Amino acid sequence: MAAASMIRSVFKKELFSGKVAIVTGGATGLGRAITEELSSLGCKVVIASRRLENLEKAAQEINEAIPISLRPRVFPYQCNIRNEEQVKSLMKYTIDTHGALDYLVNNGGGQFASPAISAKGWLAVVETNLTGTFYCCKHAYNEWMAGHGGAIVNIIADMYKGFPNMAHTGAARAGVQNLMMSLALEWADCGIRINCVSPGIIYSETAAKNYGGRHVFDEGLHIIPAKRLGIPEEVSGAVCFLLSPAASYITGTTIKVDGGQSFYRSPFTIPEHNSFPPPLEDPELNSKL
Ligand SMILES: CCCCCCCCCCC/C=C/C(=O)SCCNC(=O)CCNC(=O)[C@H](O)C(C)(C)COP(=O)(O)OP(=O)(O)OC[C@H]1O[C@@H](n2cnc3c(N)ncnc32)[C@H](O)[C@@H]1OP(=O)(O)O
Ligand SMILES: NC(=O)C1=CN([C@@H]2O[C@H](COP(=O)(O)OP(=O)(O)OC[C@H]3O[C@@H](n4cnc5c(N)ncnc54)[C@H](OP(=O)(O)O)[C@@H]3O)[C@@H](O)[C@H]2O)C=CC1
Repeated sequence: MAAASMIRSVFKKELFSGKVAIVTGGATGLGRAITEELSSLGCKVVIASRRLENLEKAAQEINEAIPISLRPRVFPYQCNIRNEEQVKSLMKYTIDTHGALDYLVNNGGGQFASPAISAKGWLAVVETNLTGTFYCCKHAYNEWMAGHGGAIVNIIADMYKGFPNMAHTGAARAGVQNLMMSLALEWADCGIRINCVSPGIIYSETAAKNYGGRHVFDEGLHIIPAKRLGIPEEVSGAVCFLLSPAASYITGTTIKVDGGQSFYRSPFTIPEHNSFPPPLEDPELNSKL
């Protein structure tokens, strides 16, 4: 990861000066890049996830790269987004300590690859990605945004052609996208904008480790029109845009940051088979096809 002083952002230096954000999963991968860019643009960022040690280390590293007079800008807070009480405490801490909650980035989450998953695995993934996002939106709204407005960005995934081998996360992310559209309408009268960013295959050490190494990500290259993997900073730019005044008329939408992957080929191959039922009108048709 780049030091904050080296962060290359297309946005003006003090774009988010005086603003306060929460980024879940902000210590690693995409969340870290988002935290680095937001903080480099003047935002105070509370980073929240389960592993406090990771959070503290990331906050220290990012803060060290910020001029001393402007430190600290990044604050660690331990929170499992599957636990509603912990999410409520995260919102209260942020508002009590920093006086506002302008932005929420629901980035924390993940899944594992598995064709036939256990009910426990299904629940773990749905609770993390869908219910966790719901808790964060709900308590950001209740504790601050209902009365002051704000902007929310949810990180989802490329599930537009289904998500075979990761059906749990496909269902959860589609749920987040639909939740986002409902909330965009329900909360418009409070001045809250809510959108999604949908990454394709984005390489980071932590993400790749979760799947057994970089080679697993590289196996996806043939389904990406851009013919390369994405990097976390390419997702961060889209998030910063959606949070910024440049997106003041944008709500209820999804920006895909995927090199064209979502409307190209599926990575999933259907085995050769003859198992489909014949057409109703002509039971003989299958043999003619
Ligand atoms: C041919 C082309 C191929 C291209 C392929 C490209 C591949 C790239 C894919 C790109 C798209 C998406 C990328 C990303 O999202 S990268 C982000 C990766 N980071 C993470 O996922 C981190 C967060 N993940 C987690 O924390 C976990 O996965 C989880 C969400 C499940 C939460 O885990 P938690 O610790 O809370 O849960 P438990 O350990 O208690 O597990 C509960 C049950 O879940 C089942 N489980 C969990 N892990 C696995 C696994 N690795 N394999 C199978 N089953 C799993 C299991 O039932 C657990 O219960 P038990 O432990 O009792 O069995
Ligand atoms: N990289 C990619 O190609 C893609 C990533 N995504 C999504 O983007 C997001 C970031 O992923 P990425 O940066 O790549 O991978 P990482 O594994 O680096 O990030 C996942 C982050 O989520 C946090 N997290 C996981 N579960 C919880 C929880 N229950 N409560 C709070 N925080 C949690 C983790 O922290 P901790 O373990 O400390 O809790 C970690 O910081 C995820 O939602 C991921 O699924 C979507 C599409 C593609």
